Amino acid sequence: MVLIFRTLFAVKELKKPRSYLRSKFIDSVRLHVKGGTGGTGLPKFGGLGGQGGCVYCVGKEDANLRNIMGKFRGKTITAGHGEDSRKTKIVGTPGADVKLEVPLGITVYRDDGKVLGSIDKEDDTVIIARGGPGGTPETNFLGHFGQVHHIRLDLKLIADIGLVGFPNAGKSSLLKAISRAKPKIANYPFTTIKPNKGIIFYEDLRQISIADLPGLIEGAHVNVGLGHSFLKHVERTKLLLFIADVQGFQLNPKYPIRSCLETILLLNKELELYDDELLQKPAVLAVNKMDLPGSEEILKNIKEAYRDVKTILQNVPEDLRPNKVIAFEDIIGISALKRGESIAELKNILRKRLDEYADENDPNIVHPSKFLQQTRAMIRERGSKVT
Ligand SMILES: Nc1nc2c(ncn2[C@@H]2O[C@H](COP(=O)(O)OP(=O)(O)OP(=O)(O)O)[C@@H](O)[C@H]2O)c(=O)[nH]1
Repeated sequence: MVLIFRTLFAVKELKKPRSYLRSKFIDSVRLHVKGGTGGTGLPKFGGLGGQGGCVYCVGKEDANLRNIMGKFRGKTITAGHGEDSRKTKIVGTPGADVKLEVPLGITVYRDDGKVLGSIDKEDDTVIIARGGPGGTPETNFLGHFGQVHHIRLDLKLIADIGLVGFPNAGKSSLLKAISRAKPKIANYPFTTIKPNKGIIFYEDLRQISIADLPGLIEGAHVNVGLGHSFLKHVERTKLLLFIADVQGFQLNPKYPIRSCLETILLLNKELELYDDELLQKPAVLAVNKMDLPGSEEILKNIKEAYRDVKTILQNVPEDLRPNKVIAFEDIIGISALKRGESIAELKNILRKRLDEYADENDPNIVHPSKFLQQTRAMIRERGSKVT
């Protein structure tokens, strides 16, 4: 009893880390699904019961796991039951199927670990609970129950970290500096047209995968440039590493020159316009080309600006303004070309942030805020006497 009160009051004192305040990016959802029961046959007329409906997943580019979770959490998804055979309808109508629209890149697991299938393309289908057969002479005209499963939908990640930045920001150079990948590097935009993947190796043999995603530009959300082909990969990484050229960016002379801060806000806006759920992922900002003159001052100003997000929004033109400014976990200056200390520091930061992400998503770790809620609920339910 004393212990509970101590815990309750002690936990209240704890300051929540910022990451607990951010609603989490969801890459796994557990569901309870049930196929429909088959209808009963009619022995007198040899009538057949209708087959129970199935629950199945179908791939849709614009679906997301957050919606599925919001709709079905704590519920059983049940397909329709097959119709019984009647004198006026000898063959019962099959039960209605339930279709679950899931994002691309999903693997469906059963609770015993069996893989039921994966969804990689639009309209790929996986049956997750089959309906029971209707009653026939072989089954004594009795309909069968449908399958009942707990299933897990896991979003396959293409890499732990997704590297996002405008063309020429130095994504390929950073990938080369940080991992053993050998991407093509050139001083013109769109050298990279498909994701390059690398592995970051640590001394204690830990490995983290990182994907360099092709040059995002203004308008990518409406399919300008490489558009969706790039953005859809962003969804399948745990952490976003933003990279911006300290000197800013200009796509070509017809486009305005964007300062470094403006390019960061534009990247922010592009992701938001495509899918604002992406802004909920942990994000780190690397300001590149710090070997160039005047960089320290620019970096200092960017860090300053991110200390007061409201001021950023007031001071930038409306067309660059995102609704929600990404709260970067870290902002670090690097030189992908000169490498050195900054790359080692970035490697450590990335590892730390991914470890935090893993802890947050580990169901076996009860966070202080959750523990408090659970204990309160327990006391409400059982009274303060703990047996
Ligand atoms: N001075 C300096 N130049 C750099 C640095 N990192 C990259 N660069 C140069 O910037 C140019 C673009 O580098 P990339 O690594 O190809 O850039 P990217 O973002 O992969 O470009 P895309 O393939 O167009 O998306 C190259 O000329 C690099 O040598 C840096 O830290 N300092």
